[in-house]
Amino acid sequence: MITCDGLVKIYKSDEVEVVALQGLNIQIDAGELMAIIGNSGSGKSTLLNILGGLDRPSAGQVKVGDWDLLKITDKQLVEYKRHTVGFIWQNNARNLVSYLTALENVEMPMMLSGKYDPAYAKQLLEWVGLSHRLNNKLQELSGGEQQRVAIAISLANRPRLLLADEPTGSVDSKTADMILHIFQRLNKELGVTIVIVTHDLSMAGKVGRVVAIRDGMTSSEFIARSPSLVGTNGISGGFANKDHEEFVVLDRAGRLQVPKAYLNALQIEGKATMEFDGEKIMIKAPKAMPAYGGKEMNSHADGGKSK
Ligand SMILES: Nc1ncnc2c1ncn2[C@@H]1O[C@H](COP(=O)(O)OP(=O)(O)OP(=O)(O)O)[C@@H](O)[C@H]1O
Repeated sequence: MITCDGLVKIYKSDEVEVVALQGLNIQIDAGELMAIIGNSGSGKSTLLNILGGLDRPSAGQVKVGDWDLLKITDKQLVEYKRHTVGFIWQNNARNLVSYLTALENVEMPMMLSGKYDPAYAKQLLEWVGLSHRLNNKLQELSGGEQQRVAIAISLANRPRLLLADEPTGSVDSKTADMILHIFQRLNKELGVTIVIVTHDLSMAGKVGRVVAIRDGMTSSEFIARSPSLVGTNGISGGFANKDHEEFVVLDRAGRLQVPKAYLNALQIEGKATMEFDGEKIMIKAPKAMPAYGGKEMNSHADGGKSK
């Protein structure tokens, strides 16, 4: 469904250039429910905004279904946003009109896109557990309920792709669990592909695949060992535990990101040596720097399994 290959985004303001994405690669299958994590400023929102057609890529490839988002015209972009993609933000005020009811809020985008379907609007609100709040004005709903209305709205135009930027950022953990449960149900029942950007590691731990972004590139991936346990009580706490296996991501040219902490620990800067012993690839500080001799860091070519 989604392919990003060498995706670059550069923000230019006055004389300053910020490289927010520097050759990012990611592949997301149709029907997947996955999460993207990363430190503040790593490029998560930039990626999501590009996938949502809210921002233009600078270079590289980015395809969503049949749409090529690098070459897409402004007119096609309107079409894309209207029919292919749905968006949920942490601050749902961007999606909602406070003086309209929950139902009217869901019906409005349907009217704007010429797909008015009041029965479907009701069904969406039922799916998010708000059938008893259809006729309440938005201002009468709690933050968590408003966020659930925002989820219903994001699906009003039957998008194939749902993008959620910190969807649980401003709700309590009980509501966060409920929202994740809604995503799981929508993903299963409607087959919508769902990409969640989150800081919430317990939420990330409940999806099958988590991709970590560092400095505008994908750095590692965490895959659930037992997909059947995902979303149940089988996974608790953070995702980087026994339930998920971590893989380092290599791009097509074989490049990978070595975590800064590892490089700092071995005081590697600029250059390193690399050896292959038939089983492992070892990256070491150069021998010409005796002060660092003896320590070694393994970068496994076998998917991260220690030997
Ligand atoms: N409109 C913009 N103009 C200039 N620089 C920007 C713009 N938007 C983002 N950036 C910069 O691009 C980089 C990536 O930002 P982005 O918002 O994608 O990070 P993020 O991982 O989503 O961070 P956070 O978790 O704090 O939301 C940052 O250095 C940010 O300052």
